[in-house]
Amino acid sequence: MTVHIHPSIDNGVKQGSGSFAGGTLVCKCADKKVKVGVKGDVAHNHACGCTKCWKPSGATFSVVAVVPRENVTVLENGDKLKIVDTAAVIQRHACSGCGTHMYGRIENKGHPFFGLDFIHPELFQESGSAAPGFAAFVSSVIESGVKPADMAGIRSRLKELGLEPYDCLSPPLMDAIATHVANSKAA
Ligand SMILES: N[C@@H](CCC(=O)N[C@@H](CS)C(=O)NCC(=O)O)C(=O)O
Ligand SMILES: [Zn+2]
Ligand SMILES: [Zn+2]
Repeated sequence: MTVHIHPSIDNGVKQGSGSFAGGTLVCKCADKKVKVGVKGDVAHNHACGCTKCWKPSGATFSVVAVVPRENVTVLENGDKLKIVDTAAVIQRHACSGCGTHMYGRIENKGHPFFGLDFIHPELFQESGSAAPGFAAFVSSVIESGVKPADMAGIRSRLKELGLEPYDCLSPPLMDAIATHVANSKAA
C-alpha cells in the first residue's frame, strides 16, 4: 500500500536552505489571490494530523510551522479572509474563495504560544524555508477517516521520512507548554 502523507513530502523531505529570508504565501484562487508576506524563516515546522489544520486536497496531514506574529502582513485581497472558527484557540484566517488557510493567530495573551502565527510553508511562492522535523497529532488522522488498521503503516512511513510521530506535540514543545503553565501558576 502506498502511504500518502502530504504532497510536499511524499517524495522525501527537502531540507531548507538555512538562510530563508521570508517570502509570500499565496492562496489557490485563479484570480484575486490572497497574498500574505512573512519576514524571516519558519520555526517548528511539522506535519499535523489534526482535523483543524488545513490540508491540500488528497493530503492526510497538514504541514504547518510558526513565525512571530509581527512578521506576518496581509499584502493583497485581505477582504477575502474569514476566520474559520472564532471559538478555536488558533484563529485560522482562510480565503473564502478557495478555503486555503493563510495564517492562524492566537489572540489569548495567556496562551503558551501567544505571539506566534501558524502558517503553511507550502504556500510560499519562494523555496528554501525550514523543513518539517516531526509529526504531531498523528492518531487524530483517524478522526478524518483513516482506518485504525492503517496507522502502523502511516507511523512507519513518517519515521522513514525522518518525521518522528507523536500523538500530541513533540517533547520539546510539550515541555515548553508545561513550563509556561508552571510559571503562570508560580506567578
Ligand atoms: N483530535 C483533535 C485535535 C485538535 C487539536 O488539539 N489540534 C491542536 C494542533 S493544531 C491544537 O493546538 N489546536 C488548537 C486549535 O485548533 O485552535 C482533532 O483532530 O480535531
Ligand atoms: Zn483563495
Ligand atoms: Zn493541527
